[in-house]
Amino acid sequence: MKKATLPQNFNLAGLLRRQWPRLALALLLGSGALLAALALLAYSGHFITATALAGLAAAPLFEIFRPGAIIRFLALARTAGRYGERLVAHDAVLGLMAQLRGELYARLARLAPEPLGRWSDGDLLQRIVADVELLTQAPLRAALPLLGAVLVLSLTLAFLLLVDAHAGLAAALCLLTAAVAVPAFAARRSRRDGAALVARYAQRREDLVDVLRGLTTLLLCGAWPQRRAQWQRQDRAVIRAELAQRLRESFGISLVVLLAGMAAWSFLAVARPQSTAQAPLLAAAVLAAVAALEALAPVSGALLAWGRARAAAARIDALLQQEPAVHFSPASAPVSGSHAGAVATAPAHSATLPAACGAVQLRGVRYTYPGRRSGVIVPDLRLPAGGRLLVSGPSGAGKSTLAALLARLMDADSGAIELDGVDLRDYDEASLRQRVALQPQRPHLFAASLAENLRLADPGADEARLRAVLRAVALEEFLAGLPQGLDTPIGEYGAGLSGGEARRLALARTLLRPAALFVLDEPFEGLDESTRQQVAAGIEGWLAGASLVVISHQDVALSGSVVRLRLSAAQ
Ligand SMILES: Nc1ncnc2c1ncn2[C@@H]1O[C@H](COP(=O)(O)OP(=O)(O)OP(=O)(O)O)[C@@H](O)[C@H]1O
Repeated sequence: MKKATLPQNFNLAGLLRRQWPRLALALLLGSGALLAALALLAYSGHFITATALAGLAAAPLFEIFRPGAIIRFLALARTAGRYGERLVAHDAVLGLMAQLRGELYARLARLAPEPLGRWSDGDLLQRIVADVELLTQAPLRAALPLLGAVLVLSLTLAFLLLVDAHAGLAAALCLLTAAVAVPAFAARRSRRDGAALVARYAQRREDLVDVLRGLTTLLLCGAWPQRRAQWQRQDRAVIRAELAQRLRESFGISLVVLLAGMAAWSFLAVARPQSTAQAPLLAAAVLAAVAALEALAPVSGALLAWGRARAAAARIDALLQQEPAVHFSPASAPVSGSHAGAVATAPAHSATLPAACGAVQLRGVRYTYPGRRSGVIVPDLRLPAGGRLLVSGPSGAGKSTLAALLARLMDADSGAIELDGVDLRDYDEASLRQRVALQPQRPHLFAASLAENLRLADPGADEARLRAVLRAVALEEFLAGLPQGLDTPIGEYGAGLSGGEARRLALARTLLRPAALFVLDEPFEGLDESTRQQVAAGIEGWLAGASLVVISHQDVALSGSVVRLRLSAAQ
């Protein structure tokens, strides 16, 4: 089994390390742009002051070409650096996003159907889309601005102290307050506020998906006005929280602007130039203090972004901490089988096992859902290869649970289920999926054409095979009435089809699986008597030789020796 590459507890530092070469380059380019901006302003101040002094002294010769070239170079370097930084940083972030999402999908696939089913669609969507976005943008929105600010501040302070130690100290006091005290205020709240805002986003999306799914129900129940009002209240709360964060960020930026101005003034006030010749250097220092603003202003926002990214990371981590309901064996078990043509790529079977595929044995099987007191108990039974098992019982007796156990969507708490003499737990996933086909009680249809939905089960099926399987489930006439035939698009959940048609289309898809054991949960639900008999005969003809488990509330006439299993209410 391929080892998941995403660490169980990934952290932001770990995340940054993944893209470090590109992030380091982005930092280099971004810092270069900041330093060029700083040098541009400082050097311009130096140049203008020197020109003024030369004018006052009526100096006959004054070099303007070199300073002009330096100023042009700094202006270009600043633009190019900023452009390069954006390009490289966005590339790193998008790469990170693709990498993280890919790994996330791989991990999530292991969590279906449980425990993933316990999470709402809206919540999952928020974690996979928005939280991943918040998290992967942390390098761009938080790490790079913070590192750039540290670099620029250090160089500015060193320059100011070199020009004039006393004045440099006075300016440093203001700049350090701008760089440390103001962001510290933001940081103190960033974690708590970030977590609260991310939780609000999640709740809003969860409710949105829920409302969209249940809109018709809300309208029919007359509950839409209350739900809409609740939704609007929630939206307003999110906007208020966002506004509060923005205001704090703006307040932080205003303070930084004020403090940078104070740094410049205090430098000017304290500086004691030895001679007029020092004036250009002093002008450069004063403007450098002002220019440091460009690097310091984004610090508060970066810390808030860091807080949101941490909260998003914790939410993604909580999802990844979930344990899959089933761990598959990494190696293929020795499986027997020669069920004619049913398992196209069946591994060579052991001579000690029965010749045909699809024999099932249940021994002492019991399953209790987490949080439930009573469990499902399945009587022991043996179904020979190619046999028929008809499962019935009152609602809630555990029929669908048995179907899920047979397809190993979860493991029994006790007892064993064997397929062709091998415990289900000893099959690797591919082998098991190849041998057992399950039609769940509520099958999913995708927003795609009929053919695309069918070919999910058998990508190589040609049109004749698709038509044949639709004939087996009594959908031939329905197909003949569609101008676009197999290319007819259907909506999600089978929108555009009747309940019975959608169910039969999903059934046809299940029948296309090249399996040895077919477990069909309520395949006849919603069908009239004559269609039911037609579909039952179609299934039997299609699956000749394969083992068949049919869960049905209605009595169905199945040919051959039929094992009947009646489950009693969960205990
Ligand atoms: N995901 C779940 N989490 C917790 N309990 C569950 C879950 N799924 C089913 N149950 C419970 O397990 C019991 C058996 O459910 P199951 O769906 O297997 O019954 P069933 O016989 O198929 O019912 P029906 O004929 O109504 O479809 C029920 O009491 C049900 O409430």
